[in-house]
Amino acid sequence: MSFLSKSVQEMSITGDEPPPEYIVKGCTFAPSDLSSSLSSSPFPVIDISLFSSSSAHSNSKEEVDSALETLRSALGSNGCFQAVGHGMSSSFLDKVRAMAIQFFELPVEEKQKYARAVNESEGYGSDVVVSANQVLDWSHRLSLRVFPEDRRRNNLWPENPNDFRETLIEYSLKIKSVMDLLYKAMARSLNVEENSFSGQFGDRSLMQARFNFYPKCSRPDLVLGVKPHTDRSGITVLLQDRQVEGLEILADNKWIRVPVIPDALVVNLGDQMQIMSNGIFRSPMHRVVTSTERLRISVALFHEPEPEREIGPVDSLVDEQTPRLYRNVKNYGFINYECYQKGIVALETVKI
Ligand SMILES: O=C(O)CCC(=O)C(=O)O
Ligand SMILES: [Fe+2]
Repeated sequence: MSFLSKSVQEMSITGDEPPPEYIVKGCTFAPSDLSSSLSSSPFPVIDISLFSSSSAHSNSKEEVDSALETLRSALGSNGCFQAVGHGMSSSFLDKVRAMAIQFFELPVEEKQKYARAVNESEGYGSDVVVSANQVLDWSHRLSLRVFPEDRRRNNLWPENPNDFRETLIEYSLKIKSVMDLLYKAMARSLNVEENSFSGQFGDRSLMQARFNFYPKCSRPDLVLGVKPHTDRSGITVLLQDRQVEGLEILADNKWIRVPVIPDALVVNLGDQMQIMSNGIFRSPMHRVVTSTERLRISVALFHEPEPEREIGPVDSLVDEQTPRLYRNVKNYGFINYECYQKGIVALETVKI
């Protein structure tokens, strides 16, 4: 690999042609066609307030059952839906987005104070370079562990913007309660014990925040903001840019754009919930495309079980007709990371 002398952000400003390291060459587990299909969005919008016990009296059983059925069918097909009724105001979501933009717009020297060390996943930086023939993502990221609290790397948390810390913690706590509600609803939608999924995460489950910044790109036909991947998480909640689309999900072997709904949260199922649901719920393959016109930001929160805990398919989802698909695993995050670097689909390696 040649020495990467310019950052993605710098190349974006000068309008450089992307260097060969960024040119997508195709991948073994997903179509490499860079154009997306225009099919109408197969990702439903679900009012998740219907799942909360405090609203149980005001909603009819039919409404709740129909929302549970939409949830089950969305997660059982493309593994993605857009959540409204989450209780966060439009202005609060904009504050989270603004915080991301303010950070990425800081001078390089300031952002470098939070630089990700080689071989580490937390901090500010570009794609992790692990091999010479790797295709690089057209993005910059800031990754931070938010929970457990005693695992925060405080020296990597930006001091500027000055409300960064309190806003990220407030946002993460709210998203954590959304996730807890969703794990219960997912269990109800499959008629299994309500804590079948949430009970597997443990008291010290991990919450990782990733702020993604995709500068404008002169050749969206040649590069990707993020290469095709599935998330290693249990679930991922993604706050998309208020205006600029870019996230695409592989559905029926076609790349489908996830539309921007400014106040909705995109919920993506991750590999570990595919394992726990014994393959009933699907962890979608997804990627991010770039744009010549507009930069894009997104904020992803990934929730995953305590690494030392063993997770596995919920017992009551296994029977003679539906045999167990996955073995029990610990530290799946690590397995997923290693496989991704080798171009292997991690879930395949934990199949029975
Ligand atoms: O930016 C996005 O829309 C998605 C990013 C993503 O897939 C990720 O960070 O895992
Ligand atoms: Fe992702």
